[in-house]
Amino acid sequence: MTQTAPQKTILRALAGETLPVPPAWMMRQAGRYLPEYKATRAQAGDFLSLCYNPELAAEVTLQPLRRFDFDAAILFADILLICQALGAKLWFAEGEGPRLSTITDRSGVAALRPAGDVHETLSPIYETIKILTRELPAPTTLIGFAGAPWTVATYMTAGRGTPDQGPAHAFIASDREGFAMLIDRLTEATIEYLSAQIKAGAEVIKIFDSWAGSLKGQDFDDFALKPTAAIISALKARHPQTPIIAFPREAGDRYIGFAKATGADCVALDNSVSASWAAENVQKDGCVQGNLAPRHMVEGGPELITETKRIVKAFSGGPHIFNLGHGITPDANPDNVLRMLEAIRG
Ligand SMILES: Cc1c2[nH]c(c1CCC(=O)O)Cc1[nH]c(c(CCC(=O)O)c1C)Cc1[nH]c(c(CCC(=O)O)c1C)Cc1[nH]c(c(C)c1CCC(=O)O)C2
Repeated sequence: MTQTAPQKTILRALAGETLPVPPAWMMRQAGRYLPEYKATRAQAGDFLSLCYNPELAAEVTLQPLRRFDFDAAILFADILLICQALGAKLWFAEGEGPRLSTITDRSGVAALRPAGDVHETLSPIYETIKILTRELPAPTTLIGFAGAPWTVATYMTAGRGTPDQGPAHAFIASDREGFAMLIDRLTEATIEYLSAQIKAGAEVIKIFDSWAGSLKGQDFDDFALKPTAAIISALKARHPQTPIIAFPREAGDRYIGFAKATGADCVALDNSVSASWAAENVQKDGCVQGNLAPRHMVEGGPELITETKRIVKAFSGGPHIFNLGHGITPDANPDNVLRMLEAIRG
């Protein structure tokens, strides 16, 4: 007798099913708010050594699942590894964040390695995924990811994180076509990278466009929407069964129609939009993910419960995956994660 196992909750939501209780996971669920993460990171030496060590990267991916009954695990890696794979220098200044060699004109773009070469650097990431496909609990969905070309380009052009993505905007203003060459190279490389993640065992893909909100009008179309659509259409051609979540953070009104325009199966929402607005304007096109403010994981209190329940209720009429509106911060209290899950499911 053959009996097919009931499909995993996240895959059901991504297929458009409205579930009585939304599946849940958290951005940055493996991270510095967990003492066991800090211990493993210390064992690895530094953050990048942790990302490129398949055994330890798999270990930190699994750590939050030992504490919390999340429906998904997200591969432990970083969106900036692809810059290194394309030949840029990357390091993390302790306590300050990422630093990179900078690209400010088209000669810098021309010096990058071909997109097809990225596997040479990124193969340990595929190894992490292979370990996780063996070690994850059966009901848990494994999410692979990459940065969207725009967000990755903002770091490559500035050499670091910036509040306003000024150097990327300056590149666009001085040589729009040259900047488009950088976006194209990143688009091709990201397709290769994500396709290899799926082949290794990633069941869902998420595309992080953390700085999409700083693009307006035609720039949003050209540098956020179109590259994401190109990545999704190439992945769908190669891996039609793999659902894709797009996260154009702080896109505001541009969340409307984003799923349709890009082919994404789900749009992840940051906490600057209200759940009731998003239910009406975004969820009408399909699954949404989000969008509790990460500060509740620090502050806790009765507001954590009321806000969690308000979001669950607002999205209860359609497919929804519960998540934070952005990553959990290092000062968060793990007890609040448990209280959030109870509020979602209780
Ligand atoms: C912009 C961005 C980056 N990385 C990422 C984004 C997009 C999402 C977002 O907007 O937050 C994505 C990312 N980074 C990390 C993951 C792993 C999976 C997860 O648990 O979500 C994912 C999905 C690990 C990480 N990436 C980083 C850490 C902290 C590193 C440490 O241990 O010190 C982790 C756990 C470092 C990182 N990596 C990056 C920055 C700016 C920083 C420094 C800021 C910070 O320290 O939080 C680039």
